Amino acid sequence: MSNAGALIDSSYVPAGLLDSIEVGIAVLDRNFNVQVWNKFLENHGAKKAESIIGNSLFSHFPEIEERWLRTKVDPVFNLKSPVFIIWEQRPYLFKFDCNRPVTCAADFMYQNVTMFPIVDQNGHVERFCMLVYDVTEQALGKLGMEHLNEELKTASRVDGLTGLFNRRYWQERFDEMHKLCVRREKPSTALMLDIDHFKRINDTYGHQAGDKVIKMLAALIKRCVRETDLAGRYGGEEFAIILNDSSVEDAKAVAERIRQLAQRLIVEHDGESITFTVSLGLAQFSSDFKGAMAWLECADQALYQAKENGRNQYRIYV
Ligand SMILES: Nc1nc2c(ncn2[C@@H]2O[C@H](COP(=O)(O)OP(=O)(O)OP(=O)(O)O)[C@@H](O)[C@H]2O)c(=O)[nH]1
Repeated sequence: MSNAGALIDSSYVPAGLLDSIEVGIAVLDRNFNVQVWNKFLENHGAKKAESIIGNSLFSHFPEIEERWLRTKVDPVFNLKSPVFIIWEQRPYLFKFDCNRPVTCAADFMYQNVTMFPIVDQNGHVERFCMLVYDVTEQALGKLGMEHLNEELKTASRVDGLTGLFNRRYWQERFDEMHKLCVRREKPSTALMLDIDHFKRINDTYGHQAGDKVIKMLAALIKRCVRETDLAGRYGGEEFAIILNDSSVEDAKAVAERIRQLAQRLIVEHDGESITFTVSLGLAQFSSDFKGAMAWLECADQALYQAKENGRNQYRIYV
């Protein structure tokens, strides 16, 4: 632990320096009574130094949690070591407005705060100095970058037309789910779904109408599955869903609901009312399957049977 104490007295520091520097500088005693309060703090706190000096910091700034700050400052007195508060931990100590209200996107000033002991001639610490740095630009830059990264991550996982997971990400998640299924008691069921005679829809009404059908069907699927299920656009007009913790009996109800709702759905496009049907294949997880893809292929086989059998129905892999 470093003894980074300082032998300073505000009377040694030229007043011009304290007041022209773009950093908040305060000196406080053990009871958090303010002894020095520079112009930066005066301006941003919108309080005159005269009204603050001699008073408890907490009486002027109710946003500061007294117990927390006292505990935080303990090492300054007990170990004579500096203490830091960074904006990532706590965005601010003082709820000051943002410096540039017109151009600044933040509601308040992000701050880094350093507190270090002032060691007197006898080697005792009865006071400490607090430095408050405005790090709003730095914080907004970092937060903006994080937000952008988050958006890019989402965009790379999601299919643009439907908002469902794209095939690549769905496959990744499916592999993870498959591994969990191997170790779990509860069964899960894979469901493959394909729009019937979709080529005809495209040929009759055009590709844009086809896209609209895909989009509306995806929205319908989202409404029929749980948040814990894994729904993705697997191919052009093909969807793959893992119904988590659902036996094939439970999955039958979901498949039938999707089938019926799809049959009743009317997609309006360019004055035309488009109706369509879907076929579905179900396969409950079995430890006999050799890997995740083998499981999905079974659902796909059931889907093929549904198509063979006349479409607009679900079939179960047995
Ligand atoms: N509009 C649109 N069409 C797509 C998209 N992706 C694939 N398709 C079309 O979907 C059609 C799929 O046709 P097929 O695989 O022959 O199957 P189908 O006509 O649905 O017939 P069945 O599956 O046997 O009932 C093809 O014409 C593709 O061009 C897409 O994103 N948008």
